[in-house]
Amino acid sequence: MPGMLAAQFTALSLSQSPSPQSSLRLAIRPSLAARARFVAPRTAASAAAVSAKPAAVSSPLIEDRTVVRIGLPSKGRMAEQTLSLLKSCQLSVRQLNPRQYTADIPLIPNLEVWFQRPKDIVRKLQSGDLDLGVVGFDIVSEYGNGNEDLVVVHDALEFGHCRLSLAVPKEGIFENIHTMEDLLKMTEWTEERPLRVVTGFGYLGNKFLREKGFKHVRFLSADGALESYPPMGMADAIVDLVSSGTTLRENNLKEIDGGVVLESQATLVASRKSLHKRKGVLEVTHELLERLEAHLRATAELMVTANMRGNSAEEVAERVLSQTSIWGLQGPTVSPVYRRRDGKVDVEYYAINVVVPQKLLYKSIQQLRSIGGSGVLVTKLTYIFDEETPRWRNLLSELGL
Ligand SMILES: Nc1ncnc2c1ncn2[C@@H]1O[C@H](COP(=O)(O)OP(=O)(O)OP(=O)(O)O)[C@@H](O)[C@H]1O
Ligand SMILES: O=P(O)(O)OC[C@H]1O[C@H](OP(=O)(O)OP(=O)(O)O)[C@H](O)[C@@H]1O
Ligand SMILES: [Mg+2]
Repeated sequence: MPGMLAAQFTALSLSQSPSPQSSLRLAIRPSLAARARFVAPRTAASAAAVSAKPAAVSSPLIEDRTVVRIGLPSKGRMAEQTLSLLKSCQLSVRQLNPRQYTADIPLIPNLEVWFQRPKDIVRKLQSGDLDLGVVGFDIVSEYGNGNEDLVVVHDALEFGHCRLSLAVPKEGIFENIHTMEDLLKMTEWTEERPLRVVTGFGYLGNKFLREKGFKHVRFLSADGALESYPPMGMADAIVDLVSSGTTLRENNLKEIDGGVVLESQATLVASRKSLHKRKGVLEVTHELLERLEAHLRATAELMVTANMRGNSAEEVAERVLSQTSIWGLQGPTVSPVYRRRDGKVDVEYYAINVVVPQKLLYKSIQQLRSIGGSGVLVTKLTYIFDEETPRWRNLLSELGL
Protein backbone atom coordinates (compact mmCIF):
# COMPACT_ATOMS: atom_id res chain seq x y z
CA MET A 1 0.00 0.00 0.00
CA PRO A 2 1.45 3.39 -0.89
CA GLY A 3 2.59 5.36 2.11
CA MET A 4 0.12 8.14 1.59
CA LEU A 5 -2.85 5.77 1.70
CA ALA A 6 -1.48 3.87 4.65
CA ALA A 7 -1.47 7.14 6.53
CA GLN A 8 -5.18 7.52 5.93
CA PHE A 9 -5.92 4.15 7.54
CA THR A 10 -5.29 5.31 11.02
CA ALA A 11 -8.06 6.53 13.21
CA LEU A 12 -10.09 3.42 13.84
CA SER A 13 -8.27 0.17 14.24
CA LEU A 14 -10.08 -2.61 16.05
CA SER A 15 -7.54 -2.74 18.82
CA GLN A 16 -8.78 0.67 19.94
CA SER A 17 -12.10 0.49 21.68
CA PRO A 18 -14.57 3.21 20.80
CA SER A 19 -15.79 5.73 23.30
CA PRO A 20 -17.35 4.53 26.58
CA GLN A 21 -20.32 2.28 26.11
CA SER A 22 -23.48 3.38 27.69
CA SER A 23 -26.84 2.42 26.39
CA LEU A 24 -28.67 4.77 24.07
CA ARG A 25 -31.97 4.82 25.83
CA LEU A 26 -34.82 4.45 23.45
CA ALA A 27 -38.43 5.15 24.09
CA ILE A 28 -39.30 3.03 21.10
CA ARG A 29 -41.12 -0.06 19.90
CA PRO A 30 -39.33 -3.26 20.87
CA SER A 31 -39.13 -4.24 17.20
CA LEU A 32 -36.83 -1.36 16.31
CA ALA A 33 -34.92 -1.68 19.55
CA ALA A 34 -34.31 -5.31 18.66
CA ARG A 35 -33.07 -4.39 15.20
CA ALA A 36 -30.79 -1.73 16.63
CA ARG A 37 -28.42 -4.34 17.88
CA PHE A 38 -25.86 -1.95 19.29
CA VAL A 39 -28.23 -0.96 22.11
CA ALA A 40 -26.73 -2.60 25.13
CA PRO A 41 -28.84 -3.55 28.15
CA ARG A 42 -28.57 -0.97 30.90
CA THR A 43 -26.26 -2.37 33.51
CA ALA A 44 -25.34 -0.89 36.86
CA ALA A 45 -21.85 -0.29 35.47
CA SER A 46 -23.07 1.56 32.41
CA ALA A 47 -25.48 3.65 34.47
CA ALA A 48 -22.66 4.56 36.83
CA ALA A 49 -20.38 5.43 33.94
CA VAL A 50 -23.00 7.76 32.60
CA SER A 51 -23.82 9.50 35.84
CA ALA A 52 -20.09 10.00 36.44
CA LYS A 53 -19.82 11.85 33.13
CA PRO A 54 -19.82 15.62 33.41
CA ALA A 55 -23.05 17.29 32.40
CA ALA A 56 -23.15 18.48 28.79
CA VAL A 57 -21.68 21.92 28.23
CA SER A 58 -24.12 24.19 30.00
CA SER A 59 -23.25 27.82 29.81
CA PRO A 60 -25.47 30.32 31.64
CA LEU A 61 -26.91 31.24 28.25
CA ILE A 62 -28.13 27.69 27.67
CA GLU A 63 -29.69 27.56 31.12
CA ASP A 64 -31.39 30.91 30.64
CA ARG A 65 -32.99 30.07 27.32
CA THR A 66 -36.76 30.04 27.67
CA VAL A 67 -37.74 29.22 24.11
CA VAL A 68 -37.77 25.58 22.98
CA ARG A 69 -35.51 24.67 20.03
CA ILE A 70 -35.87 21.98 17.41
CA GLY A 71 -33.17 21.13 14.85
CA LEU A 72 -34.26 20.15 11.34
CA PRO A 73 -31.97 18.93 8.53
CA SER A 74 -30.72 21.95 6.62
CA LYS A 75 -29.99 20.09 3.40
CA GLY A 76 -29.69 16.64 1.94
CA ARG A 77 -32.44 14.17 1.19
CA MET A 78 -34.13 14.48 4.58
CA ALA A 79 -34.64 18.25 4.52
CA GLU A 80 -37.58 18.45 2.17
CA GLN A 81 -39.34 15.39 3.53
CA THR A 82 -39.09 16.70 7.09
CA LEU A 83 -40.79 19.95 6.10
CA SER A 84 -43.43 18.14 4.13
CA LEU A 85 -44.23 15.78 7.02
CA LEU A 86 -44.59 18.74 9.39
CA LYS A 87 -46.79 20.52 6.87
CA SER A 88 -49.07 17.48 6.64
CA CYS A 89 -49.45 17.75 10.42
CA GLN A 90 -50.49 21.42 10.05
CA LEU A 91 -47.11 22.43 11.42
CA SER A 92 -45.80 24.40 8.44
CA VAL A 93 -42.37 25.85 8.99
CA ARG A 94 -42.10 29.56 8.16
CA GLN A 95 -38.68 30.53 6.90
CA LEU A 96 -38.45 34.14 5.87
CA ASN A 97 -35.33 33.67 3.77
CA PRO A 98 -33.96 30.34 2.44
CA ARG A 99 -30.43 31.33 3.49
CA GLN A 100 -31.49 31.89 7.09
CA TYR A 101 -30.84 29.11 9.54
CA THR A 102 -33.74 29.91 11.82
CA ALA A 103 -37.46 29.67 11.25
CA ASP A 104 -40.62 29.18 13.23
CA ILE A 105 -43.80 27.15 13.27
CA PRO A 106 -46.63 29.66 13.72
CA LEU A 107 -48.85 27.09 15.39
CA ILE A 108 -46.33 26.51 18.21
CA PRO A 109 -45.21 30.01 19.22
CA ASN A 110 -42.60 29.05 21.82
CA LEU A 111 -40.74 26.76 19.40
CA GLU A 112 -37.71 27.94 17.44
CA VAL A 113 -36.59 26.00 14.36
CA TRP A 114 -32.86 25.75 13.58
CA PHE A 115 -31.70 24.24 10.29
CA GLN A 116 -28.57 22.21 10.87
CA ARG A 117 -26.55 19.41 9.28
CA PRO A 118 -27.86 16.05 10.60
CA LYS A 119 -24.74 15.20 12.61
CA ASP A 120 -24.73 18.69 14.16
CA ILE A 121 -28.32 18.19 15.30
CA VAL A 122 -27.17 15.23 17.37
CA ARG A 123 -24.15 17.11 18.70
CA LYS A 124 -26.26 20.13 19.64
CA LEU A 125 -28.81 17.98 21.41
CA GLN A 126 -25.96 16.67 23.53
CA SER A 127 -24.54 20.11 24.23
CA GLY A 128 -27.95 21.50 25.21
CA ASP A 129 -28.18 23.96 22.29
CA LEU A 130 -31.14 22.06 20.87
CA ASP A 131 -33.94 20.31 22.75
CA LEU A 132 -35.48 18.32 19.91
CA GLY A 133 -34.39 17.20 16.47
CA VAL A 134 -35.46 15.28 13.39
CA VAL A 135 -32.66 13.07 12.18
CA GLY A 136 -32.02 9.57 10.78
CA PHE A 137 -31.60 6.78 13.30
CA ASP A 138 -28.22 6.06 11.68
CA ILE A 139 -26.93 9.49 12.65
CA VAL A 140 -28.36 9.32 16.18
CA SER A 141 -26.65 5.98 16.64
CA GLU A 142 -23.31 7.01 15.14
CA TYR A 143 -22.92 10.47 16.62
CA GLY A 144 -24.88 9.80 19.83
CA ASN A 145 -22.30 7.10 20.61
CA GLY A 146 -24.67 5.53 23.10
CA ASN A 147 -25.15 8.80 24.98
CA GLU A 148 -27.77 8.43 27.74
CA ASP A 149 -29.07 11.95 27.24
CA LEU A 150 -30.56 11.20 23.82
CA VAL A 151 -34.10 9.83 23.80
CA VAL A 152 -35.74 8.64 20.60
CA VAL A 153 -39.26 10.02 21.00
CA HIS A 154 -40.65 8.79 17.65
CA ASP A 155 -38.70 5.99 16.00
CA ALA A 156 -40.59 5.67 12.72
CA LEU A 157 -41.38 8.89 10.86
CA GLU A 158 -41.75 6.77 7.71
CA PHE A 159 -39.19 8.44 5.49
CA GLY A 160 -35.44 8.16 4.96
CA HIS A 161 -35.59 4.37 5.06
CA CYS A 162 -32.19 2.79 4.57
CA ARG A 163 -29.85 0.30 6.17
CA LEU A 164 -26.24 0.52 7.18
CA SER A 165 -24.68 -2.47 5.58
CA LEU A 166 -21.35 -4.09 4.86
CA ALA A 167 -20.58 -4.73 1.19
CA VAL A 168 -17.70 -6.32 -0.71
CA PRO A 169 -16.82 -6.69 -4.40
CA LYS A 170 -18.82 -9.28 -6.30
CA GLU A 171 -15.77 -10.78 -7.92
CA GLY A 172 -12.12 -11.62 -7.31
CA ILE A 173 -11.30 -13.01 -3.88
CA PHE A 174 -14.86 -12.28 -2.72
CA GLU A 175 -16.58 -14.28 -5.45
CA ASN A 176 -17.54 -17.10 -3.06
CA ILE A 177 -18.05 -14.93 0.00
CA HIS A 178 -21.76 -14.77 0.81
CA THR A 179 -21.99 -14.50 4.61
CA MET A 180 -20.21 -12.74 7.47
CA GLU A 181 -18.90 -16.17 8.52
CA ASP A 182 -17.33 -16.63 5.07
CA LEU A 183 -15.69 -13.22 5.39
CA LEU A 184 -14.43 -13.97 8.90
CA LYS A 185 -12.91 -17.26 7.78
CA MET A 186 -10.89 -15.73 4.94
CA THR A 187 -7.20 -16.33 5.49
CA GLU A 188 -6.17 -13.21 3.59
CA TRP A 189 -6.52 -10.88 6.60
CA THR A 190 -3.51 -10.63 8.86
CA GLU A 191 -2.00 -8.05 11.13
CA GLU A 192 0.20 -6.83 8.29
CA ARG A 193 -2.58 -6.96 5.71
CA PRO A 194 -5.88 -6.34 7.52
CA LEU A 195 -9.33 -6.13 5.93
CA ARG A 196 -9.58 -2.48 4.90
CA VAL A 197 -13.05 -1.08 5.47
CA VAL A 198 -14.05 2.39 4.37
CA THR A 199 -16.97 4.04 6.13
CA GLY A 200 -18.53 7.26 7.32
CA PHE A 201 -19.80 5.29 10.33
CA GLY A 202 -16.63 4.54 12.25
CA TYR A 203 -18.25 4.02 15.63
CA LEU A 204 -20.98 1.64 14.46
CA GLY A 205 -18.78 -0.13 11.90
CA ASN A 206 -16.01 -0.73 14.40
CA LYS A 207 -18.40 -2.01 17.07
CA PHE A 208 -20.18 -4.30 14.59
CA LEU A 209 -17.04 -5.97 13.26
CA ARG A 210 -15.54 -6.32 16.72
CA GLU A 211 -18.73 -8.04 17.92
CA LYS A 212 -18.59 -10.35 14.89
CA GLY A 213 -15.14 -11.46 16.00
CA PHE A 214 -12.95 -9.71 13.39
CA LYS A 215 -9.40 -9.13 14.60
CA HIS A 216 -7.51 -7.86 11.61
CA VAL A 217 -9.47 -4.90 10.37
CA ARG A 218 -8.47 -1.35 9.62
CA PHE A 219 -10.95 1.45 9.06
CA LEU A 220 -10.62 4.30 6.66
CA SER A 221 -12.95 7.16 7.17
CA ALA A 222 -14.53 8.97 4.21
CA ASP A 223 -17.62 11.08 3.68
CA GLY A 224 -19.01 10.19 0.28
CA ALA A 225 -18.76 8.07 -2.85
CA LEU A 226 -17.60 5.16 -0.71
CA GLU A 227 -18.59 2.66 -3.38
CA SER A 228 -15.66 3.86 -5.47
CA TYR A 229 -13.03 2.79 -2.92
CA PRO A 230 -12.98 -1.00 -3.58
CA PRO A 231 -12.86 -0.66 -7.39
CA MET A 232 -10.07 1.88 -6.97
CA GLY A 233 -8.18 -0.60 -4.79
CA MET A 234 -8.28 1.72 -1.79
CA ALA A 235 -10.42 -0.56 0.40
CA ASP A 236 -11.62 -4.17 0.49
CA ALA A 237 -15.08 -3.51 1.89
CA ILE A 238 -17.42 -0.65 2.68
CA VAL A 239 -19.90 -0.02 5.49
CA ASP A 240 -22.41 2.43 4.06
CA LEU A 241 -26.09 3.25 3.74
CA VAL A 242 -28.09 1.26 1.24
CA SER A 243 -31.58 2.01 0.11
CA SER A 244 -32.48 0.71 -3.36
CA GLY A 245 -29.12 -1.07 -3.75
CA THR A 246 -28.50 0.64 -7.10
CA THR A 247 -25.24 2.33 -6.12
CA LEU A 248 -23.80 -0.96 -4.89
CA ARG A 249 -24.88 -2.79 -8.05
CA GLU A 250 -23.53 -0.10 -10.33
CA ASN A 251 -20.16 -0.38 -8.63
CA ASN A 252 -19.98 -4.17 -8.70
CA LEU A 253 -20.43 -4.58 -4.98
CA LYS A 254 -22.72 -6.92 -3.00
CA GLU A 255 -24.14 -7.08 0.50
CA ILE A 256 -23.60 -10.30 2.39
CA ASP A 257 -25.83 -12.25 4.78
CA GLY A 258 -25.61 -10.99 8.33
CA GLY A 259 -23.89 -7.79 7.22
CA VAL A 260 -26.64 -5.31 8.15
CA VAL A 261 -25.33 -3.13 10.95
CA LEU A 262 -28.50 -1.12 11.48
CA GLU A 263 -31.91 -0.38 9.97
CA SER A 264 -32.68 3.31 9.81
CA GLN A 265 -35.40 5.82 9.09
CA ALA A 266 -36.14 9.36 10.21
CA THR A 267 -36.76 9.79 13.94
CA LEU A 268 -37.72 12.53 16.38
CA VAL A 269 -35.08 12.75 19.07
CA ALA A 270 -34.97 14.77 22.28
CA SER A 271 -32.51 15.65 24.98
CA ARG A 272 -33.49 13.93 28.22
CA LYS A 273 -32.08 16.83 30.19
CA SER A 274 -34.23 19.31 28.27
CA LEU A 275 -37.34 17.17 28.72
CA HIS A 276 -36.75 17.17 32.45
CA LYS A 277 -35.51 20.68 33.00
CA ARG A 278 -36.48 23.16 30.32
CA LYS A 279 -39.90 24.69 30.72
CA GLY A 280 -42.17 23.95 27.77
CA VAL A 281 -40.14 21.13 26.18
CA LEU A 282 -42.38 18.36 27.46
CA GLU A 283 -45.52 20.18 26.27
CA VAL A 284 -44.09 20.87 22.80
CA THR A 285 -42.93 17.24 22.55
CA HIS A 286 -46.40 16.07 23.49
CA GLU A 287 -48.03 18.15 20.80
CA LEU A 288 -45.52 17.07 18.14
CA LEU A 289 -45.87 13.44 19.12
CA GLU A 290 -49.67 13.52 19.17
CA ARG A 291 -49.81 15.06 15.71
CA LEU A 292 -47.09 12.88 14.22
CA GLU A 293 -48.56 9.64 15.58
CA ALA A 294 -52.10 10.51 14.58
CA HIS A 295 -51.01 11.65 11.14
CA LEU A 296 -48.72 8.71 10.40
CA ARG A 297 -51.43 6.34 11.55
CA ALA A 298 -53.90 8.07 9.25
CA THR A 299 -51.72 7.95 6.14
CA ALA A 300 -52.00 4.17 5.96
CA GLU A 301 -55.83 4.32 6.01
CA LEU A 302 -58.71 5.71 3.97
CA MET A 303 -62.27 6.58 4.88
CA VAL A 304 -64.83 4.82 2.72
CA THR A 305 -68.46 5.96 2.66
CA ALA A 306 -71.24 4.15 0.82
CA ASN A 307 -75.00 4.01 0.75
CA MET A 308 -76.91 0.79 1.14
CA ARG A 309 -80.59 -0.09 1.00
CA GLY A 310 -81.82 -1.85 4.12
CA ASN A 311 -84.61 -2.52 6.63
CA SER A 312 -82.70 -1.43 9.73
CA ALA A 313 -79.26 -0.28 10.80
CA GLU A 314 -78.64 -3.66 12.46
CA GLU A 315 -79.53 -5.58 9.32
CA VAL A 316 -77.15 -3.42 7.26
CA ALA A 317 -74.44 -3.80 9.91
CA GLU A 318 -74.88 -7.60 9.77
CA ARG A 319 -74.25 -7.51 6.04
CA VAL A 320 -71.18 -5.28 6.39
CA LEU A 321 -69.73 -7.40 9.19
CA SER A 322 -70.14 -10.53 7.07
CA GLN A 323 -67.28 -9.15 4.91
CA THR A 324 -63.73 -9.33 6.25
CA SER A 325 -62.21 -6.16 4.74
CA ILE A 326 -64.78 -3.58 5.83
CA TRP A 327 -64.94 -3.94 9.58
CA GLY A 328 -63.41 -0.53 10.23
CA LEU A 329 -61.38 0.49 13.28
CA GLN A 330 -63.95 -0.54 15.86
CA GLY A 331 -66.72 -1.59 13.48
CA PRO A 332 -68.71 0.18 10.75
CA THR A 333 -70.71 3.32 11.52
CA VAL A 334 -74.16 2.82 10.04
CA SER A 335 -76.51 5.80 9.99
CA PRO A 336 -79.97 6.28 8.52
CA VAL A 337 -80.39 8.51 5.46
CA TYR A 338 -83.67 10.38 5.99
CA ARG A 339 -85.86 11.29 3.03
CA ARG A 340 -89.20 13.01 2.72
CA ARG A 341 -91.63 10.89 0.71
CA ASP A 342 -95.36 11.57 0.28
CA GLY A 343 -95.12 14.19 3.02
CA LYS A 344 -93.57 11.69 5.46
CA VAL A 345 -89.98 11.28 6.62
CA ASP A 346 -88.77 7.73 6.14
CA VAL A 347 -85.58 5.71 5.81
CA GLU A 348 -84.78 3.49 2.87
CA TYR A 349 -81.00 3.86 2.71
CA TYR A 350 -78.23 3.72 5.28
CA ALA A 351 -74.85 5.41 5.04
CA ILE A 352 -71.87 3.29 6.00
CA ASN A 353 -68.56 4.79 7.12
CA VAL A 354 -65.56 2.53 7.50
CA VAL A 355 -61.85 3.19 7.80
CA VAL A 356 -59.93 0.71 5.67
CA PRO A 357 -56.21 0.14 5.13
CA GLN A 358 -55.04 1.71 1.85
CA LYS A 359 -53.74 -1.62 0.65
CA LEU A 360 -57.17 -3.22 1.08
CA LEU A 361 -59.07 -0.43 -0.66
CA TYR A 362 -59.95 -2.27 -3.84
CA LYS A 363 -60.95 -5.42 -1.98
CA SER A 364 -63.11 -3.31 0.39
CA ILE A 365 -64.91 -1.69 -2.50
CA GLN A 366 -65.55 -5.05 -4.13
CA GLN A 367 -66.95 -6.36 -0.85
CA LEU A 368 -69.14 -3.27 -0.35
CA ARG A 369 -70.56 -3.65 -3.84
CA SER A 370 -71.20 -7.36 -3.34
CA ILE A 371 -73.54 -6.57 -0.42
CA GLY A 372 -75.37 -3.78 -2.22
CA GLY A 373 -73.21 -0.72 -1.52
CA SER A 374 -73.50 2.15 -4.01
CA GLY A 375 -72.24 5.72 -4.37
CA VAL A 376 -68.89 4.84 -2.78
CA LEU A 377 -66.80 7.85 -1.68
CA VAL A 378 -63.15 7.53 -0.66
CA THR A 379 -61.52 10.23 1.47
CA LYS A 380 -57.97 10.72 2.68
CA LEU A 381 -57.57 11.09 6.43
CA THR A 382 -55.39 13.70 8.10
CA TYR A 383 -55.32 12.26 11.60
CA ILE A 384 -56.50 9.27 13.55
CA PHE A 385 -56.26 10.21 17.21
CA ASP A 386 -56.40 7.16 19.40
CA GLU A 387 -57.50 7.31 23.01
CA GLU A 388 -53.89 7.63 23.97
CA THR A 389 -50.59 8.12 22.20
CA PRO A 390 -48.58 4.95 22.86
CA ARG A 391 -45.23 6.65 22.33
CA TRP A 392 -46.13 9.41 24.78
CA ARG A 393 -46.82 6.82 27.45
CA ASN A 394 -43.48 5.14 26.63
CA LEU A 395 -41.71 8.47 26.86
CA LEU A 396 -43.18 9.31 30.25
CA SER A 397 -42.19 5.96 31.65
CA GLU A 398 -38.73 6.31 30.08
CA LEU A 399 -38.40 9.65 31.91
CA GLY A 400 -39.76 8.19 35.13
CA LEU A 401 -42.73 10.60 35.10
N1 LIG B 1 -29.93 6.29 -0.18
C1 LIG B 1 -30.67 6.66 0.84
N2 LIG B 1 -31.99 6.44 0.83
C2 LIG B 1 -32.75 6.83 1.87
N3 LIG B 1 -32.29 7.49 2.93
C3 LIG B 1 -31.00 7.75 2.96
C4 LIG B 1 -30.13 7.36 1.93
N4 LIG B 1 -28.90 7.76 2.22
C5 LIG B 1 -29.03 8.40 3.40
N5 LIG B 1 -30.27 8.38 3.86
C6 LIG B 1 -30.80 8.97 5.10
O1 LIG B 1 -30.80 10.37 4.90
C7 LIG B 1 -29.94 11.00 5.88
C8 LIG B 1 -29.28 12.20 5.25
O2 LIG B 1 -28.48 11.76 4.19
P1 LIG B 1 -27.78 12.78 3.23
O3 LIG B 1 -26.78 12.02 2.42
O4 LIG B 1 -28.77 13.58 2.53
O5 LIG B 1 -27.06 13.67 4.32
P2 LIG B 1 -26.09 14.83 4.04
O6 LIG B 1 -26.84 16.11 3.93
O7 LIG B 1 -25.23 14.42 2.89
O8 LIG B 1 -25.26 14.88 5.36
P3 LIG B 1 -23.78 15.32 5.44
O9 LIG B 1 -23.50 16.09 4.18
O10 LIG B 1 -23.74 16.15 6.69
O11 LIG B 1 -23.01 14.05 5.52
C9 LIG B 1 -29.00 9.88 6.29
O12 LIG B 1 -28.47 10.12 7.58
C10 LIG B 1 -29.89 8.68 6.28
O13 LIG B 1 -30.67 8.62 7.45
O1 LIG C 1 -28.98 2.11 -2.36
P1 LIG C 1 -29.11 3.42 -3.08
O2 LIG C 1 -30.53 3.79 -3.30
O3 LIG C 1 -28.31 3.44 -4.35
O4 LIG C 1 -28.55 4.57 -2.10
C1 LIG C 1 -27.32 4.40 -1.44
C2 LIG C 1 -26.43 5.57 -1.62
O5 LIG C 1 -27.06 6.78 -1.11
C3 LIG C 1 -26.13 7.44 -0.24
O6 LIG C 1 -25.25 8.24 -0.96
P2 LIG C 1 -25.56 9.74 -1.36
O7 LIG C 1 -26.54 9.76 -2.49
O8 LIG C 1 -25.94 10.52 -0.14
O9 LIG C 1 -24.17 10.20 -1.90
P3 LIG C 1 -22.82 10.41 -1.06
O10 LIG C 1 -22.51 9.09 -0.41
O11 LIG C 1 -21.80 10.78 -2.07
O12 LIG C 1 -23.10 11.48 -0.03
C4 LIG C 1 -25.32 6.30 0.36
O13 LIG C 1 -24.09 6.79 0.84
C5 LIG C 1 -25.16 5.36 -0.83
O14 LIG C 1 -24.04 5.70 -1.59
MG1 LIG D 1 -24.63 12.26 1.71
